[in-house]
Amino acid sequence: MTGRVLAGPGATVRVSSPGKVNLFLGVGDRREDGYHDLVTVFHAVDLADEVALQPADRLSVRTHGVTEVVPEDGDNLAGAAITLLAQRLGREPAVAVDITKRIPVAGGMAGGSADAAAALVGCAALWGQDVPRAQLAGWAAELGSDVPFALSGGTALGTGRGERLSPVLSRAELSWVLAPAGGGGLSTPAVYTELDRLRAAGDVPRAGEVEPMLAALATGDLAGIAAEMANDLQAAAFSLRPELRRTLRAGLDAGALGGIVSGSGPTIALLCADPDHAARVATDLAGSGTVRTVRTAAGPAPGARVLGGRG
Ligand SMILES: C[C@](O)(CO)[C@H](O)COP(=O)(O)OP(=O)(O)OC[C@H]1O[C@@H](n2ccc(N)nc2=O)[C@H](O)[C@@H]1O
Ligand SMILES: Nc1ncnc2c1ncn2[C@@H]1O[C@H](COP(=O)(O)OP(=O)(O)OP(=O)(O)O)[C@@H](O)[C@H]1O
Repeated sequence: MTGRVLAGPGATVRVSSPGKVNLFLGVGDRREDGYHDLVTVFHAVDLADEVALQPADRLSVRTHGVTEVVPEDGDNLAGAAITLLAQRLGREPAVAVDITKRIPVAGGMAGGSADAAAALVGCAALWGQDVPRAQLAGWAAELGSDVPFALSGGTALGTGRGERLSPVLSRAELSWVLAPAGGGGLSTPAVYTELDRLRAAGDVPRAGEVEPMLAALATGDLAGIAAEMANDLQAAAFSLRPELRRTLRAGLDAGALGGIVSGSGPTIALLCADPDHAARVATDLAGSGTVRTVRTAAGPAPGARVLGGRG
């Protein structure tokens, strides 16, 4: 159940919600409904957005912290989440939302999904509603394939279009260097479409079985995790954004244990041995001239959760 928060007039509920890296992303063929069946290992990282919610006369959503244009109000995924929750609970979506964005926009790290999950959890708390987690996860899946995972966080196996989750036993603490590539974001549907095009045009290698990755996570075998990282969308992201190859190469040359395009890209995620190693790889990569910004992060991180700051 979500916690019951008795929010008085003017109260603010703050929620932290994580970005993700897909440690493994196997993509099936396009389905009749346009989606692709996935076998993916989601991994939440502590690069998180912070979403503040307050009672108001009407729904409004503002974002800050990024230079990219992000939709406002009901067109923002957080606004869509509040509209859906209000409908299901028979309430007015009268909430003012303020999002501090840290997760790169359209970067393949599910930033919009994180904000949607935060809005669900935060609004339920603001309205003092005990919504069972399973109910919230069902509504999350209506908002987007990545939203249920943003609710759960941690490390999880995703199937279906990514919305069906099962727990993964993981003993690994992972240190990351994340390099959101310059040149703007990539559209998720465009990357899936590019993969379909590449597959129709020729033989594109597919990610193998997920079991070796699950085994490496279970034992906390960092070298095994690095070796088993795979992403079927990577070829499509490279095709749309060829310079990503150089960034990935520069990260590996800087000493990362392994590297991968995160989800639909264009963020490059580089696995490192520990936080100190990540800091050294980040410094080297920043000096390589192949990226605009570099960040470090750690995982697994918890899913969307109320921070309790109110008043
Ligand atoms: C690339 C990933 O981030 C990997 O976790 C996700 O698959 C994307 O999830 P998302 O952004 O939540 O995607 P959705 O909002 O559900 O879908 C957006 C579009 O992405 C494509 N899409 C998404 C998920 C999926 N399993 N197959 C797809 O083909 C479809 O064109 C869909 O219309
Ligand atoms: N709260 C939000 N934060 C960021 N983008 C949003 C938000 N709401 C709507 N959007 C729109 O959704 C698009 C994709 O944003 P998002 O940052 O979620 O991409 P992504 O991380 O690549 O997604 P995914 O990894 O789930 O495919 C943006 O370009 C923007 O137009």
